[in-house]
Amino acid sequence: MLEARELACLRGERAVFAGVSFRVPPGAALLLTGANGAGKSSLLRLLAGLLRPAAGALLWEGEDALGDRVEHARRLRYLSPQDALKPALTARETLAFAARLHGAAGDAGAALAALGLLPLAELPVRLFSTGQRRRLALARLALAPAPLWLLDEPTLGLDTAAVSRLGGLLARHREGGGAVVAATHLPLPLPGAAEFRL
Ligand SMILES: Nc1ncnc2c1ncn2[C@@H]1O[C@H](COP(=O)(O)OP(=O)(O)OP(=O)(O)O)[C@@H](O)[C@H]1O
Repeated sequence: MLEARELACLRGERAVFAGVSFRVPPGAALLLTGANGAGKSSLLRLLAGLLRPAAGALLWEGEDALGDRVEHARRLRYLSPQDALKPALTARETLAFAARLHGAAGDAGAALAALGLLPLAELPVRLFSTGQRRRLALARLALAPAPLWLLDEPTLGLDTAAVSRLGGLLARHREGGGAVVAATHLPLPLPGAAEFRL
């Protein structure tokens, strides 16, 4: 269970938001919506432990989540708006690298298949289209389980088939008790998700 209590965020000494409170139980999904610049990406970075809250608390299972950042990082996967991919690596090498980073064996083939990328497995990422890059960034989610997924605009650039594959991945994650917080301007395949408007 993730709980935000009265979170506030400053960026460049400017208050972006304050008084943000919500709970995300296991298996649940929360959509962060709001105008450009409202602070959706900033809130996700804060939930990921990459940005310090100016006020408030972030709790995991009732305990301070940010006291031990390494432990917090272990329990989550963060998909940033930049895909954070190395151009020289192939898709398969990218996933093998990510699996080692998560300290898990991870099945690169299954993760590639989950996003329909098996035909591109041996291709270097520098040759990927925008949507293919996004699919590969998302395939990392399928490598090893983590209870909390933080997704910044996960469907940006995806075609309808890839959105549907992502829907399957999200559903399996939630069925296993995983939670999702996603920032978006687009409809996401997250049935029953709650919405928090910034
Ligand atoms: N590194 C930074 N330094 C200073 N201000 C920043 C920084 N990053 C973001 N901001 C500011 O923080 C505010 C919130 O930005 P953020 O990217 O969180 O918004 P967003 O809701 O995700 O927007 P969008 O819908 O356009 O993606 C904006 O006013 C932005 O200019």
